[in-house]
Amino acid sequence: MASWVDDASSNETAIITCFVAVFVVVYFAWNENKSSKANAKLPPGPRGLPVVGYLPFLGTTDLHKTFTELSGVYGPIFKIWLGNKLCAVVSSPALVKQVLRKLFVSKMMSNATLDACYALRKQEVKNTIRDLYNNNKDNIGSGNGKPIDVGELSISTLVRVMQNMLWGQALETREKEITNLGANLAELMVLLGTPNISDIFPVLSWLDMQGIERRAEKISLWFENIINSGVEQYRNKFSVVKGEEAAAGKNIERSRNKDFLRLLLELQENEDSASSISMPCSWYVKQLDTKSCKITAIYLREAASDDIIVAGTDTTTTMVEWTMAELMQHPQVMKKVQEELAQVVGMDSCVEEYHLPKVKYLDAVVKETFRLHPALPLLVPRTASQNSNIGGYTIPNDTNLMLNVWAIHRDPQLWDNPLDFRPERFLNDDIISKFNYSGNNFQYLPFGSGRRMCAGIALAERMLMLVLASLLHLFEWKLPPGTKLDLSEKYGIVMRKKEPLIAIPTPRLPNSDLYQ
Ligand code: HEM
Repeated sequence: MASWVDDASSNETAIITCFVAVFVVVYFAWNENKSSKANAKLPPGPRGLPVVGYLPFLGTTDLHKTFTELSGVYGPIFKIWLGNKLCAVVSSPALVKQVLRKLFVSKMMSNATLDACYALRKQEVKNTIRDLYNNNKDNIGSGNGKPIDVGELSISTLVRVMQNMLWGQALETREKEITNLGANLAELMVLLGTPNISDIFPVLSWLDMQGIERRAEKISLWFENIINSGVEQYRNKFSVVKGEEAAAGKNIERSRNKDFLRLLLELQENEDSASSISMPCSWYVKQLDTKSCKITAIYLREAASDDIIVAGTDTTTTMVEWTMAELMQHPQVMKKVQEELAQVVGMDSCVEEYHLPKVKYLDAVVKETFRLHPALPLLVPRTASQNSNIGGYTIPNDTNLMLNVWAIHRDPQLWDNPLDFRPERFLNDDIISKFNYSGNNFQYLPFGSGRRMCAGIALAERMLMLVLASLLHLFEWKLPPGTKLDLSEKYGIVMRKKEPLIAIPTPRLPNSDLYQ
């Protein structure tokens, strides 16, 4: 009997010892995981229990309310441990914007996504080529083609490309708004480039003396309005189209004409699958859904908001215009570009995106144009978030910082003959790896650098190269008789050519079918 009691108590002790041992191992493993993350500066948040973290305190319902209470204590971004999974909860529009911007870059600018909407880009470039050809076809051979404004041509192409890619099918029935889009964008750019007295004297900002904020607000509301109704239309259309495609047995994944909104809706649908948005993002998404925010509308506002369209079209247009102008100023370079295109694409084909990685000389021409004419000469102004010391001087908190990339790109200590247009400087293999668009080399920053760097580089590169290669492969370009090229600049957030580039295109390829 005694031995049975002894056995039982020693069994009990063994079980307790085992349990404690397992607990200690798990606790230390959990702590290890936590402390490796703790080295990074994590957001603040409530303490949880070992192993289970904050899970026991969350309850099963009204998670959004618990989170709202926690954000009252810990601020607009806080962390909680759910088991050993670290989660961050974001509840301020500015931070949500940051998260979604990251999502925009990682998901919408991925090669797979950009491949999926190639057909939409290609279609719009084809339409431009057709219009250009048809406008000039009566003059072919006469040497008296019609002059066109290269900037206007590229902005109308790029606005359509961007719209089509972002939310084209949502706006199919809204022709009038689409026509107004170009005019509203142009006005917005003028407003953004106008020096604003309110920025210089914030105390006067409530007066909005120049009316800039009122006008900008009106245009933003207009954008928001079409976008919101577009989303609703689209949601309905999306389910119908999907149903039809499924009935017709189409492989939806392979379709190459999906606009971004469609891809976003699919992403949202697949949220729980392997291909879904990574944990932190789907977490925010779930929170937003719980709060009955329309996540698609938020996504869309982010992905297709006026700032993305403005950021994407005006910059790319400006670069098409500058590159064409430099090429017309340097006919030998233009000739080499066209020879390269003839070799890579062939005189009986149109340019396709898969040709672009092979046109190295055109790539060097574009890089050299970026160097001499960076689209945003002062990048996006930064504000110092704390007192700092830069170059031995004190820069007080809240100072506006302007980074003069234009000057760096023309600095004679950094570049040989910096004012010469010499694409060859970007052809050397060492140089190619040294100067890319990643923002890691502070000598060359056409897309900026750091947290605020361009969110659309991957798309920008594809669109710019496709438009330029198509215009240059399909047409010869010359100035109207008696005119001179002027390369002076007009300062603005985006720095355009002062005088529009007016040029005459003449079809270059023998097969007229390629222009239709
Ligand atoms: C040739 C075309 C383009 C050029 C040269 C360009 C250049 C730039 C530059 C210099 C900045 C500021 C970066 C900084 O201050 O560090 C910027 C910001 C931005 N770009 Fe682009 N960009 C182009 C096309 C695009 C496209 C196609 C999109 C979107 C589809 C886009 C979206 C943005 C956005 C959203 C920002 C603001 C990022 C932020 O403030 O967080 N850009 N771009």
